[in-house]
Amino acid sequence: MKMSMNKYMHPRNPYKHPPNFKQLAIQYAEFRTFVKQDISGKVTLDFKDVNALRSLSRVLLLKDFDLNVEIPPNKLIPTIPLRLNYLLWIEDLLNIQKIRSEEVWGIDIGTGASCVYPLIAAKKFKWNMLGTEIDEESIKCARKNVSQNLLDKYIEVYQITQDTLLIEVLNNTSKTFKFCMCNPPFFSSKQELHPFFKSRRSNRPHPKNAFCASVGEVVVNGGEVEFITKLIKESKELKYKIDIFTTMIGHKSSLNQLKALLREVEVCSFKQTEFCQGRTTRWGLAWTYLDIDLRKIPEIQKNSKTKPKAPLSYIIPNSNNESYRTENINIIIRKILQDLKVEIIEEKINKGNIVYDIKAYSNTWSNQRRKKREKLNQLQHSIPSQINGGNEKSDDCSQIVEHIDSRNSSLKSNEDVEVSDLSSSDKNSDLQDTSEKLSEMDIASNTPKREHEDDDDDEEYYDNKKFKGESSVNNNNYIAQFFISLKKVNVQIIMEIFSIDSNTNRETLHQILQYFKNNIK
Ligand SMILES: C[S@@+](CC[C@H](N)C(=O)[O-])C[C@H]1O[C@@H](n2cnc3c(N)ncnc32)[C@H](O)[C@@H]1O
Repeated sequence: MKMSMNKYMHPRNPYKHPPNFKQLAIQYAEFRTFVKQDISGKVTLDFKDVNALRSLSRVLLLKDFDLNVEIPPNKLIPTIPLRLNYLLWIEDLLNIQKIRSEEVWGIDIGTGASCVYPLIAAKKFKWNMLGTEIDEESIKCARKNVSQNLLDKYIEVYQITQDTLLIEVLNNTSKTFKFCMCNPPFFSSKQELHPFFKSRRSNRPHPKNAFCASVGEVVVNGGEVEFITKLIKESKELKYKIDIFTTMIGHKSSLNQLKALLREVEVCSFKQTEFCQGRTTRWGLAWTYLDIDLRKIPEIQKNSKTKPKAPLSYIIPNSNNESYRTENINIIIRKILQDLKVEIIEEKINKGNIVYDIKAYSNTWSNQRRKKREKLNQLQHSIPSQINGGNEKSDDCSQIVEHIDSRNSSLKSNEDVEVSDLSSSDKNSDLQDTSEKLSEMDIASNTPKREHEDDDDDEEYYDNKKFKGESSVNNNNYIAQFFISLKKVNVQIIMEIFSIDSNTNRETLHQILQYFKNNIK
């Protein structure tokens, strides 16, 4: 079997090109014992064999990072490509702040026996790391791994004795940290680890990899939601002691709950991402209380290999033959663009076709109904005093109240849809295979790509929020860049909206198009 990699890995992840097992077997005797060669010469590894998986992780660390790492039996076997996805994302977080690596101190919460994140972080990125751990056996092994790789100058391992994730360690150090990271225990009970746990989707393939962790490492009371909730709550207390807090998340269903908590504790900005390897997907969540706009972190999956998507198109309805002309529709489009407060970078007219190159700096298109309702509510409250001043306002007032009522009823049904959508997506993600998540070594390819459905909700959090040095129009802080074209095809005028910018997601384009549909009259 081949180790599966895929194109959704971090663009700088060296394991986008799968390791060559034959070469590894030639180079490392300890790995050779686990591979088989068929008559065609093809070399394969048995992913159900824990010892084979352990050996693979060890030799990848040796070959690619010059790290000699002991991974004790019955302890989590770290999958190196997935670990790199997370570390490279942290590097992206640091890059947006232009921090030099020698200035970096990071914390790895629950570093495990292998101490894998600090070891790679120190060796590859030259960061200083503080690994924390509660398990005594793991601490011993982690310390041994640090010293046998001569990395004591870069890495400290701290034994957590109290029921905290960060507070204890920060109370005992004068250091300041650029980030913290965490691969938390994902599960709330031992039963969840069973491959036939009831949440397993019936058509999901059987796990192809061996189980390679101890229960204590991956199970915690309340599962990852409780663990990360604690981390978020502690972060609220610690605030500026760590520039950027991050965690990995194992179940997609945990994301919304945790993001809701981030909003509640009023972080300055936050960002989610996906870490993919084969069929295994994890999520990353980062947040900060500092004046840093984490939305600027480049999307991991949207690399240059992503094919541009077809434009979204809309046939402008012809309600009045007389004025159904591109020039007239263009006037309406321009007016709508003005209302949206976007920047028109360029407007080109070519053979009667019009193309706009546009940048948007805030989300002015979504939740129009809510925004209108709020405006109308404000109006409604100011109206009685106006009525006192003159009878002519009373008619307007009754119209406004009617308007609010009808808006309210349509809004309610819309919100219901959103709620049920959310719960169904949660259901889907709950149906993930637990054992596979643990093994993390995957052999299938082509993880179906999902769009970042949740990002647009996140945008709302930033309504009217300004970051340091940011004016209302700042070329680097746009949230969407797209083109709108208007063309006549036979008797129809067609509006198209498309983007070639990797940070502009498809859902945003859908929302903008919907805004046009609602406003082209
Ligand atoms: C899923 S393992 C991750 C190990 C390693 N970081 C990796 O990615 O391979 C979670 C680790 O967190 C540790 N842990 C649990 N609660 C902790 C706490 N309060 N503070 C520090 N470590 C903790 C567990 O002992 C376990 O080693």
